[in-house]
Amino acid sequence: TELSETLQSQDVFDLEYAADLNITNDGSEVYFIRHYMDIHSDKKLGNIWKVTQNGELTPVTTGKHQQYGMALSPDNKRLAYISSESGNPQIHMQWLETGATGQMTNLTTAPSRLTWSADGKYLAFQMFVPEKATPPVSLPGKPEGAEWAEPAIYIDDVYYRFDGGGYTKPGYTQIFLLSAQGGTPRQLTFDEFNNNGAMSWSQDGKQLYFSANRHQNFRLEPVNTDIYRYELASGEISAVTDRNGPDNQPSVSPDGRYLAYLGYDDRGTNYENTQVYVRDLSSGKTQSLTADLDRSVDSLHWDGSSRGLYIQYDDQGKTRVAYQPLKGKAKQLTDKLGGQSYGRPYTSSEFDVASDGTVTFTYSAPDRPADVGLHTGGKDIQLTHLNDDALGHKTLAKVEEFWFKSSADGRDIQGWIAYPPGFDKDKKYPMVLEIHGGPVTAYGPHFAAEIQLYAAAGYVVVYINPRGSSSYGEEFAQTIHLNYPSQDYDDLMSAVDTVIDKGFIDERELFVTGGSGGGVLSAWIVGHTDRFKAAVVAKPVINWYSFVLTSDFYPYFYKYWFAAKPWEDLEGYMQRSPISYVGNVTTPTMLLTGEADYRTPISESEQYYQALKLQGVETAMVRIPDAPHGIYKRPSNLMSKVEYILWWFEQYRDERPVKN
Ligand SMILES: CC(=O)N[C@@H](C)C(=O)N[C@@H](C)C(=O)O
Repeated sequence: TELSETLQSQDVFDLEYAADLNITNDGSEVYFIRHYMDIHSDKKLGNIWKVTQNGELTPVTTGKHQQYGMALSPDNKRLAYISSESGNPQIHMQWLETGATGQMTNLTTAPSRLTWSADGKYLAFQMFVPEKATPPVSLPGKPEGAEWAEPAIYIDDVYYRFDGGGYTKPGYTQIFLLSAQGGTPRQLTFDEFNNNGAMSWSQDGKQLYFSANRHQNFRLEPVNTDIYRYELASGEISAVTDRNGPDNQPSVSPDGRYLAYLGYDDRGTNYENTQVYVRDLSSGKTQSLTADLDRSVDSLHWDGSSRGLYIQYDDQGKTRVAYQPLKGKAKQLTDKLGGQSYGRPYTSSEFDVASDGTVTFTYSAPDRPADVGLHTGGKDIQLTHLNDDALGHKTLAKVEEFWFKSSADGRDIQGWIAYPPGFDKDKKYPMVLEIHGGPVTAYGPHFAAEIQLYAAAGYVVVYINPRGSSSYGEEFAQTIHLNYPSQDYDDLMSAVDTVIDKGFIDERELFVTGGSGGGVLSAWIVGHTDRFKAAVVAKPVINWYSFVLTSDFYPYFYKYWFAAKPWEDLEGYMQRSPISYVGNVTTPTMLLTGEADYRTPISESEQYYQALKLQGVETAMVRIPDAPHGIYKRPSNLMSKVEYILWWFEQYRDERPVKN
């Protein structure tokens, strides 16, 4: 990469970030995957590294591979992980005292969720078991050696393609058991359900708890997972929870008395707070520990004494870890988590806890992707500086929080401004409004290559969490239930007005972009105002009717985002669809979507492109071959996205910026 003062799009190949954090019982060392971008394969790869409390870094594995799914054994002497170094994903093990490494399996499909038994003798894992596909029709008359077209594909499952995974094959995910000494894995489950949720062993190793959706109608009840108990001796499976709503992430306490898990009662809305439940395994008595916390808990880890849990949740764009005792009030530990969503500034992070309460977490800063952090003795310490070599000599955008009132109803809304390097408040700058998707997700003060690159190109970048975002509680997220888009539009316009009022924006130079739900809102914006000079609508939903009938997760979308099926409420669907307002659009608007996006299929973008053409509005369409919804996942696709967006905006600038 060419040396430069500001971030350039090709610098995304130099980014690294930490994931899969595993802390040793005594808190002295953290094993993690050090992800890097391989410029030849244009893919994210990663090896295992170790960092000590003093920040000393050593490699544990090496090679041009993607290693992931790491699990440190309970005695901390072995590290199990998944790697494709032999050609396809297999379970590997490293004996940490000697450095000896071995491939433990020869599986035919990819393993996942490696879970140690408490005595370290077994690993439970999951794997997809394909079923034989027998097409109902086979063509007669094909002569020996003839080269006919590929056979027709017959589909009859509800879920026939998944974004990022492609077209599905028939079969189910099953649970397996592998001796920690290696050998042949034993299949534990065989039924026609996807036994694919998190797992946790009972302390005596006689039972394995797992979450799954094992309801007969599971395909059309997509969030109704429960916790199940598998008896190793008999193979019997029994339900531990049984309510309408998700129950996930079972975790048996170190003393074996309790089962903690996450879940909520499904009330059919777009959002409910996910709570932490603890069940006394002998009495069956279950209580929520976080009924009063108006936030969604994303993950949990037991305290070594079984007296409470460390919990992670998003709060006002940041991610916190708190200690929640079984009785009493939670204690806040740190709010510095984040940094794993390096394309756009979504909250995205993880943590782990040692027996002595030392917490490791992905350390977030607006100018760096995730590092390894430690919370100990009441302090946060940044243990790694994975990107100082690539970014340390660059001037990056400073990111500043601001709050403002929405013109819709005076509601307080949070946002951030990313200032271009060398910013001078006495000058006037063009503005990019960048809008997040979800819609129930949250942006925050986290590193984002896209935001940084727009700022490096000279734009003041504004991003906010409009109503409907997560991390502000249930009421805020539910304001858009059956009501999206709506006043979130006013929130966005009020953000633009607030930043203009600060005096450093050239009001004639306003640009807007956003992806997915942010694509919905940017298309909504150009249908409702002409104040923006140009727009890029990325991977949008343009027509809710067609989206619900083409998106991969359609049994969820029609049920939780609408009051009825499309044909039962045509008016409601169309009233909320950006396509209905295309007749108002005058803003030059480019579409940008991955051709393999099965979440918001490219047919949504095509509709808008063709409609804009019919309207005579300046438009263009950028199609990213093979890219799924997560366009940023291949570094060159992230580069294409940013370069095309900047190029489109530059066509409409009065004063073209000088490229450095
Ligand atoms: C739930 C979901 O997949 N929503 C998409 C329409 C979406 O908005 N995704 C966001 C998170 C994105 O930025 O891709």
